[in-house]
This record gives sequence, structure tokens and C-alpha cells, in this order.
Amino acid sequence: MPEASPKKTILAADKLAPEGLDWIRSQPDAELLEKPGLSEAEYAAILRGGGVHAMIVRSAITVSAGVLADPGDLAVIARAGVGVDNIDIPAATARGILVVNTAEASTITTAEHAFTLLASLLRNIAPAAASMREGQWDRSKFQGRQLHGMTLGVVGLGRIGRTVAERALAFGMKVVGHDPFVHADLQIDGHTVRTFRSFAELAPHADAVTFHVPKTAETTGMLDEASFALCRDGVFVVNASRGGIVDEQALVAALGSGKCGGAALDVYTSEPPPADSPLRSAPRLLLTPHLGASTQEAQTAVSVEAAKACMAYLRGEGISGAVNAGGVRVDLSPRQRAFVELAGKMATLLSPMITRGIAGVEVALDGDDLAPAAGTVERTVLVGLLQRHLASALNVINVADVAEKRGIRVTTRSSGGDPGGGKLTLTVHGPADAVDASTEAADRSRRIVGRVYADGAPRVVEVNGYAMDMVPAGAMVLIQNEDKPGIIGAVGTAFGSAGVNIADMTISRRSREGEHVATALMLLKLDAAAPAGLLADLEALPAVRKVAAVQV
Ligand SMILES: NC(=O)C1=CN([C@@H]2O[C@H](COP(=O)(O)OP(=O)(O)OC[C@H]3O[C@@H](n4cnc5c(N)ncnc54)[C@H](O)[C@@H]3O)[C@@H](O)[C@H]2O)C=CC1
Ligand SMILES: O=C(O)CCC(=O)C(=O)O
Repeated sequence: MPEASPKKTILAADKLAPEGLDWIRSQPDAELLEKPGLSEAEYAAILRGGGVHAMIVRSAITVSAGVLADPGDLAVIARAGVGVDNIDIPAATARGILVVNTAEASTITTAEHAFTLLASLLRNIAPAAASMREGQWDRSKFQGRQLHGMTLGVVGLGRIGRTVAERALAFGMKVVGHDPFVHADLQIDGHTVRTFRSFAELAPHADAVTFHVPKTAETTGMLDEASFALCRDGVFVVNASRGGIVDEQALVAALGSGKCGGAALDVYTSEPPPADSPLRSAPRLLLTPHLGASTQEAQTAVSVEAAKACMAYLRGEGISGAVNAGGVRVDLSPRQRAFVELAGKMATLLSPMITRGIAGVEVALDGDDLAPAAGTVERTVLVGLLQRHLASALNVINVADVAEKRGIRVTTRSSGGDPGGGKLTLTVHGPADAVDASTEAADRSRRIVGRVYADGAPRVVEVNGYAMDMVPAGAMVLIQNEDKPGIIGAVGTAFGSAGVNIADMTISRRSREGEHVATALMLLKLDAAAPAGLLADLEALPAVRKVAAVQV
């Protein structure tokens, strides 16, 4: 989660509707940096300089790994729109930058554009209008086709695809669809939309196809030479999703051969397409310059929503439209926040005891109303456990990836209700546990338990079987020793000689079956960090087994 600091700077890196920019200017804790139309290198330099907390983009700029190489204070990138294929999400995630979009705000506008393209294409509106301007009056040349009765194949039955389907049905078209995540036929406005398991199966059933899918490895080139062959002769094609989903070369060829009766594109593999692109001169091809979301209404909505999403995250109020946040939430109640704080402190306290790596982490969160915080607790735990051992800065956005790359299995369980009012238990398994069930291996598991009582303070109540009660904070030292007389005095003398004041201290004794000497764990809260010399002196004391210092 971003640090709380007075003013947050939002970089508007694309042309945004003035309403969103005005909203930013009206916020006392926000500052606007308006810099549309720069190069990737220039954006990289602005970010590197620090002081930019959020960045809003549309599709004109590419937020590449290079732009994010040294992102300074950047905590969130908002896409004022839907498609995030111009943002390097793995690079943003790796640097702990939240990516959000404004998925709903432009749905209707984009669906209207796709449907308008189809209707205009079938009625030759663009070439007929152009011929009128040239002084011609040629009615037979522009005879069109009727929408009513035609079958439209909608590929991608998400927000925009379904909205297009509704409009097509209202015009008396039959609609069929394909979406790997829609398994049954759909009922839309009293009509049945038959769904097919693949585009190949849908293709022979449609007079026209329209694409409303994200650009992925599976969707790129979905309509290519091979799949054109499966389509009806004279099929009409609309693509207002992303360039390259309809293969441009195959389209030009199909238009030339008549396999494709006409097509309309709003999006291109390269935007703008080169001046000499064959697309610009292909017959029966209607082109618009990526206008799908370009209405006053949609642009106002995406601009304001993107601005609000940035500030909500930076203020810790919530995450809306998250693309890479996993289960992280910042809109938590004070009690849920207390558990997130406890999670971070417990994991940090445990982290110096984890010297042999981590194979798995179990997070158990018990208590009423705590479940919504589980994702945030889980990631906060990982940050606390791993940060000490890694050079790069971790946060709740990038840590899941970091853990996964290290093969750390994380299981999180949350249950409602706990008689004590709420409990968090972390168990960290060392690498040997999975293959060796011996006592020694089992002992490599580390367990810490914490609670938040009515006072709201996050307390640690158990560490590795030692019962205790302490609110962890600041500089702390853990000392494990054999439970023999004189140790406490020796430890106190060492601190006194080093001039370090002990602010709070708890001692707990544990005697386990099979252990011939009882051991004790001291947890000390200090007024200042313990210097290395003091830690060495403590380690040298007879009967002291382990000493670890940690900043919680
Ligand atoms: N031309 C423009 O200006 C605009 C274009 N878009 C683009 O429209 C597209 C759709 O946007 P939304 O409907 O909001 O997204 P959405 O996420 O609501 O829907 C996308 C649908 O595609 C489906 N899908 C994924 N892989 C598929 C596959 N291999 N075959 C068939 N279906 C598949 C998904 O299951 C999902 O239902 C996006 O690519 C977006 O970038 C969005 C807004 C404006
Ligand atoms: O006008 C824009 O910003 C592009 C809209 C778009 O393609 C999207 O939102 O995915």
C-alpha cells in the first residue's frame, strides 16, 4: 500500500477529457502534471526523477518495461479505458505498481461504434457519402444489405460483446457467439444466443462476425487465412477490439478475392497504420482511427473514473478496476486494518528466524468480518517474511509474483468467529519439511500467533510455542536461551553496558517432550536499535542459543 504523504502528483500522459483533469485540480491533496504526447524515453525520465505517484494513460502511449525501469514514486497506473495491452503488466507488477482500468465506462459507446460500423458497412454509407461530395449520384453502385434476418457471430461475450448482441437482436438479427468462458447458450432480451466452443465451429454459421476479445496469444490472428476459409462466402467482418485479432494481410487478401464481402476496422496492429498500408486502399474496407471509445460521454466518464481510482488508491480508500492486485484491498475497516498491521509485524518478527528459505506459508485468519482482509493479510505476510532477505523493494502488489518465482506455496484460510475476538496464525515451513517428517525437520517450521483485542493494538501471543503478550513495534531483539538462572541478569548487564535502554520485555519458557533442557524466549522492545557489538556480546553469553535483531 502506498505511504501516506501530503500531496500526490498525477501524471496525465495522454489526452484526457477535461472533467477528469478538473477533478484532480479540485482535490486539495492532488497535483496535476499534464504531459501528453511525449516519447517513452521522456516518460521514463519524468518517472525516474521521482515525485510522480500516479500515471493516467489511454492507448496512445506504451508503458513499456523501459518506461518503468526506474519508476521513482509511481504507485499506480490507470488506464482511462479498457485494454491494458499497451501497459507491460508484469513489469508494473514486478515494481509493485498497481494497474487499474475503467472497464465499464466505455462499454456502451464502444458497442455503439462497432454496431455503427456494421450498419454503415452494409449500407455503404462512407463510400456513398464520399461520392456525393465528388458530385456523383450513383444509386445502384451503393445497394446494400439488410441487417434484419442476418446472423451475426459475436466473438467475445463480455461487456462489449453482449451489448453489441443486444443491439443486433433489436435490429432483428440472429446472434450466435463464442467465448471460452461462456459454456451454455445465452438468453438476451428474450432471445436465445447459441454459443459455440470455438471460432472454427461458429464461422460457418455467421453472415457477419464482430470481435470483442482482449488481445492474447489465443486471440491474435483468430481470423486468418485458415479461419477465413471456414467462414461463409462474402462474410462481413468488424474489429473494434484490438489490431491483429483479424490478421490484416489475410483480410486484404479475402477482400480482394471476395471471400470477405466487406470489413470495418477501428484498431490496427500498428497505430496509426503506415500511409502506404494496403489497408488504406483495400476495396470495401471501412476504417476509423480507433474511435470506439471516443464519445464525449465515455471520455468524460473514463477520465473522471481513472482520476478517482488513482486518488482512492493513493489515499488508501480502495482499489477499483484492479488489473494486477490479486486479492488486495485497501478499503478495510479499522479492525481489518489492525489485522493487516498485525500480519506485517508478525511476519517481520519471524523473518530473522527464517534462515534456510521458505517452502510454504500457512496463513489462518479467524474472526468475524475478517475474511475480506484475507488477500491483503496474505500478501502483507509475504512482504514481512521476505523483505529482509531480498534486495529489491517488496509491496503487496509485487510480492505474490516474487513468492511464486521462489516456489513458495501459500495457503490462506479464513474462518468466521473466534472466541478471543480474532486471531491470526502464521506457520512457515522450511524447505526440508516436505521431504523429511522427522522431529528435527518438523522443528524447522516457525509459528507465530497474534490477536487484536478491543483496544485495537496488534499483539503477539505466541512465538514457536512460547506464550507471550506483546505489542511489537520498533527495534526489537529475540533471544532464545537455555532456561538457567542468571541469564536475565546477564542480558540486562549487556544492554546496560552498551547503553541501550530496554523499553519492554517478555520472557516465556517452553519445555518440550524430548528436550532435556527447558528453553526460554525473550522478546525485548528497545528505545534504539541494538548495535552489532551488543548482539555479538549477547550471543557469546553462556546458555544463549540464538539472538536476532529486527525492526518491526
Ligand atoms: N475500439 C476501442 O476504442 C475499444 C476497444 N476495446 C476493446 O474491446 C475488447 C473487449 O472489451 P470488453 O468487452 O470490455 O472486455 P471483457 O473482458 O468484458 O470481454 C472480453 C471477453 O472476451 C472473452 N475471451 C477471451 N479470450 C477469448 C477467446 N480466445 N475467444 C473468445 N472470447 C474470448 C472473455 O471471456 C470475455 O468474456 C478489449 O480488447 C478492449 O480493449 C474496449 C473499449 C474501446
Ligand atoms: O480511446 C481510447 O483511449 C482507446 C479505447 C480503448 O481501446 C480501450 O479502452 O480499450
